[in-house]
Amino acid sequence: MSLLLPTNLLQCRSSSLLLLSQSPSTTAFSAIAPRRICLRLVTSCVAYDQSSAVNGSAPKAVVVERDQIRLGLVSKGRMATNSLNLLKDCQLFVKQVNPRQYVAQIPQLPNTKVCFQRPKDIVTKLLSGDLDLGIVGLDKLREYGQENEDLIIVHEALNFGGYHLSIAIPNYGIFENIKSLKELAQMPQWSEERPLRVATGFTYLGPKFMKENGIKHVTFSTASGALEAAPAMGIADVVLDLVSSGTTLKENNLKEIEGGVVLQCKAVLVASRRALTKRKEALHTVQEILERLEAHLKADSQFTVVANFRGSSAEEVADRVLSQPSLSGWQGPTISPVYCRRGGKISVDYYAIVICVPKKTLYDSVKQLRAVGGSGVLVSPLTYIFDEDTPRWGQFLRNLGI
Ligand SMILES: Nc1ncnc2c1ncn2[C@@H]1O[C@H](COP(=O)(O)OP(=O)(O)OP(=O)(O)O)[C@@H](O)[C@H]1O
Ligand SMILES: O=P(O)(O)OC[C@H]1O[C@H](OP(=O)(O)OP(=O)(O)O)[C@H](O)[C@@H]1O
Ligand SMILES: [Mg+2]
Repeated sequence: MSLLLPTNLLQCRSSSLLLLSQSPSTTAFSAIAPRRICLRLVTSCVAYDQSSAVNGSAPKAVVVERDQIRLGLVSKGRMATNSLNLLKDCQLFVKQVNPRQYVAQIPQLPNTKVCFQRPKDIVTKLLSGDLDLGIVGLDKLREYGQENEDLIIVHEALNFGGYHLSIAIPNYGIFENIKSLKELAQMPQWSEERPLRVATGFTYLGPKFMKENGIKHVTFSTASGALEAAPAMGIADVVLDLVSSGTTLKENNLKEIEGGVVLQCKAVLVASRRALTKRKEALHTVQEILERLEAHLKADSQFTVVANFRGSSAEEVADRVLSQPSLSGWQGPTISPVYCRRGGKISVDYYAIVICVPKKTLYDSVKQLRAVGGSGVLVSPLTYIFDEDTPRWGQFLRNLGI
């Protein structure tokens, strides 16, 4: 016997009942629907945009006449918080007084309006021309944007959202010794009559991946959350969902398998190609956002290091510093004389060097500084690095065909 509870209400476990936590809508649905529901999904379904949802036609990007550029941000959850924090770190402050306020301004970008939307709707609204720019997970972009060429990635590695879309199988029963996608596909259990049943919210990427991997006997069922319960409920054999820390899989006795990763994901900044080629202001806005992002993200992975060196000249100190592999810095070192008065005379006994070092190699750098005579090492955070140009901008213009 199974009792379904909303995930947010699950507080206890019973030894005689198998408690399965589901989202409220799924719970209600399961109570009235037949026990096992399987959808056979086709790989050729069109993008979910507003027009195609209504009349089944292919998605169209329409450039609507309006003055402001629209940036879509996720309205709730970790993606929402992370996007706002990232913009704040780039000195772009979204003026949202209440999380229920769905339209907001960024005073630093007066021609830009922020529209808070669900991740899926950011993608579909970029396609329909209702948004010009957006920050979403790569998973949602690929799932709902599919191969649509109107969507163009401006920055593919924002500093949050490291997770992946992956197949997970039970670590018990007939799957106990299965370790790879190949072994899963070759299991004798799957046939036309009894296909492998996959629970997933990714009804485009899932079937596409299975087809690309030659897995023929497969069907897909979907739910709005807590998919990892499906194998224990007998609704599906395996799941295809996002994995971050792996806790959800572990707690539901599921495991990942070799060759089962569909997509490595990060948060991305995405734009509508059509909006950018038709609206000059949109292109300027993208350039400004990208420059701010690059300056922040580049600086975020480095420290500024200052150290004193006794030496006979700036060149002699530079020679010692540059002999060490971790001390070449991003550019530099910058070396300045440290003046002092000795017996009424101004002299230079020390030189101060300034370098930028990757956070990851900080301790190696400190050891190398000491090895060549560095002392009084000061380490401080770096806030922005505005380079001569932004390589991503050049790449982006080339992708746009400009
Ligand atoms: N560490 C992470 N693990 C999983 N998803 C992440 C992570 N970081 C960012 N995400 C993003 O968050 C999205 C999930 O957000 P959320 O659960 O709010 O969306 P949803 O449930 O699909 O949307 P809706 O609220 O419309 O049902 C993922 O699709 C992914 O893009
Ligand atoms: O590997 P983990 O760190 O455990 O994270 C992965 C889980 O996070 C997401 O679910 P979410 O929290 O968005 O809940 P939902 O699936 O019910 O929407 C995702 O769908 C996985 O279930
Ligand atoms: Mg979710």
